[in-house]
Amino acid sequence: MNLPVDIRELTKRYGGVLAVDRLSLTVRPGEVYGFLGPNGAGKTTTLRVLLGLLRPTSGQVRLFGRDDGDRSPVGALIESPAFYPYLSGRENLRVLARYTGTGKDRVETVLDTVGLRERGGDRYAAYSLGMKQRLGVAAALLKDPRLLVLDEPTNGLDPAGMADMRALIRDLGASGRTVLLSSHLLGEVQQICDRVGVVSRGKLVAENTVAGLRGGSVLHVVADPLPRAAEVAARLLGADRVRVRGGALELTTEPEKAAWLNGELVAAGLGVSELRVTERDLEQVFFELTGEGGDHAAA
Ligand SMILES: Nc1ncnc2c1ncn2[C@@H]1O[C@H](COP(=O)(O)OP(=O)(O)OP(=O)(O)O)[C@@H](O)[C@H]1O
Repeated sequence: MNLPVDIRELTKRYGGVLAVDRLSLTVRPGEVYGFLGPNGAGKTTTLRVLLGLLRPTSGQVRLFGRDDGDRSPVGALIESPAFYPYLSGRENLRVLARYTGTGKDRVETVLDTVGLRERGGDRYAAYSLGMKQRLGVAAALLKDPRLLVLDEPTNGLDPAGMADMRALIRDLGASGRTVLLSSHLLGEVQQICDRVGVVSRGKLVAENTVAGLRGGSVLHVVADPLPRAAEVAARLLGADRVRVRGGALELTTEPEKAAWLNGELVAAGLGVSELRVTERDLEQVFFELTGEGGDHAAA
């Protein structure tokens, strides 16, 4: 299988700054892949290397099985694209189409895809930020790329603009195109991505489906005395599965073990006043992986 993206052991230094540290990730055909991490984690640097805009310090990038630097199957929106403010959206795309040798008919197709056909004749300067971003996606789609790379596509958008962009990305994914998008917004990627790679301080710290990342359920236990209950739980489950948070124990384990655990805690002389199964909060997973809180804005 020729993977759209296969990054191996990528390292990028800017002088003394290690921006990307032996990062490996793969994007599979037809999936929407979320490249998630806090600001400064190394996402843009990785995408710039992938697009051939930056030279890596070491490591390898293969696109569709090739490492010869051919970026023809790739369309990207990586920085605010430079459009002419006094031209309409349609005219801007026509300029780009001419410049890239793309047929004029593609302009109408991509305007349609991003939902700007009606407003295609309006001046770019009059567009909302969300429309400007969508025009950027339209520009990236002109060449009908097999892989679309979007760097923080919802950055700065209001909630309605974010929702439009999410719907657009979902549609693009559903139509069979492979999409790689970066974001620091956890809520955003969990809504639209098939798989997620989490990057922290230049390293990929997890790569999984959203459900896999969340990793099942958590048993929430209130028992007295709590430190003793934590000891007993650690003996039963292993210390790495026990956390004390907000006056309760959070135990990473299967829901079926609830009754057994209750029995063991009571048998150890503890007073158990609450025991319930909760879904693991992805926010918390992100925090554990990166040491930083995600942003709730898009959740
Ligand atoms: N041209 C540069 N020169 C020096 N350091 C840089 C340069 N570009 C990025 N960095 C540093 O590299 C690290 C990774 O930056 P990068 O922009 O790739 O992160 P990011 O995850 O995309 O974050 P953001 O979303 O804030 O852009 C940061 O510490 C940043 O300060």
